Amino acid sequence: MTELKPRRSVLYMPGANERALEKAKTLPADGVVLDLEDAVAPDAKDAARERVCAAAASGDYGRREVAIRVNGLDTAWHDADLRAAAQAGPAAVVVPKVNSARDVHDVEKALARAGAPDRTAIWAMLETPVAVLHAEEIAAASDRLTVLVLGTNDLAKELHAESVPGRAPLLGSLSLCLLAARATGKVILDGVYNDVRDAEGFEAECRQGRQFGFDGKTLIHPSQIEPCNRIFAPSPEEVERARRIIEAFDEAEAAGRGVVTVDGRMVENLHVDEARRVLALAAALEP
Ligand SMILES: CC(C)(COP(=O)(O)OP(=O)(O)OC[C@H]1O[C@@H](n2cnc3c(N)ncnc32)[C@H](O)[C@@H]1OP(=O)(O)O)[C@@H](O)C(=O)NCCC(=O)NCCSC(=O)C[C@H](O)C(=O)O
Ligand SMILES: [Mg+2]
Repeated sequence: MTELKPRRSVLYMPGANERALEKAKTLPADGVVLDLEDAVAPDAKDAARERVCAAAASGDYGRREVAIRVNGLDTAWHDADLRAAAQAGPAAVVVPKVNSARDVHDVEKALARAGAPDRTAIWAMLETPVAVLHAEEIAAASDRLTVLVLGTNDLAKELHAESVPGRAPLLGSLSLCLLAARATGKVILDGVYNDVRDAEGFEAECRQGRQFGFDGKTLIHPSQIEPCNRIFAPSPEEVERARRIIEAFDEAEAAGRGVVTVDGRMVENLHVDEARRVLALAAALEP
């Protein structure tokens, strides 16, 4: 069975917020993104960089995957952020507003120059119209790039799109990014839900993201972690059905048949692959 790294819930926190960095050590998120970009005011960038890199290097986040979001390639802080992140050696450097394969190559070279350990991956944020239109080229640019992250706030802003339940104005972009991720074998995370008090709207958006095929969702508040983990994990019923699909197909194959029905539905090899993926994810989520 393939080993899968769970990335159901990935929580951002402002790098300047010491309390949030500390609290994240106890939260049940699969991953955390210590942010140096939009959530940090220009005057606080240098202090936040120091704090975030110390936190990432501390080893205090247990099983949670720790990533650092650096400032964009065209900003005055980008180079210093990348150098410091390379030394801290987080699981990933999250690069906002990536627009081309060349951007990815530039980050890759800068990380190598700064002596980043091999374990530090690149996560590219897709959050501009240009990025969406070049999503496949970006995703395929480097083996070091392992995860695509949607930046739906920036994308909506650039598109002049309204924020509406169901996200109709963004669906085309979400689909293109998913196609790029699946075509290149990368993980893909959905964007954030801004209304931290709207639990119902948040759950609906998580379900929509899961139905689309996202591996998980980026979050902004601790209250969003539990529902997100639940919705992006296989349910006990899905695990049970996956087991039955594999069993039924094994029996059918042994009897020389390549197709069978489970609960009245046709099951072929491709459904077995999906059942195996469900079991691998469930296994990865076991404590
Ligand atoms: C959204 C918030 C500003 C809300 O803050 P606040 O009202 O202070 O929250 P609470 O009082 O409800 O907080 C309760 C406790 O939880 C801790 N907390 C809150 N948020 C976080 C967090 N993100 N990580 C860890 N801990 C958190 C508080 O410290 C309280 O703890 P305690 O004192 O023990 O009770 C705030 O939630 C926030 O800042 N969220 C993150 C914002 C952020 O990082 N934004 C940037 C990333 S999103 C983005 O950029 C999207 C993308 O680029 C795009 O384009 O879409
Ligand atoms: Mg953004």
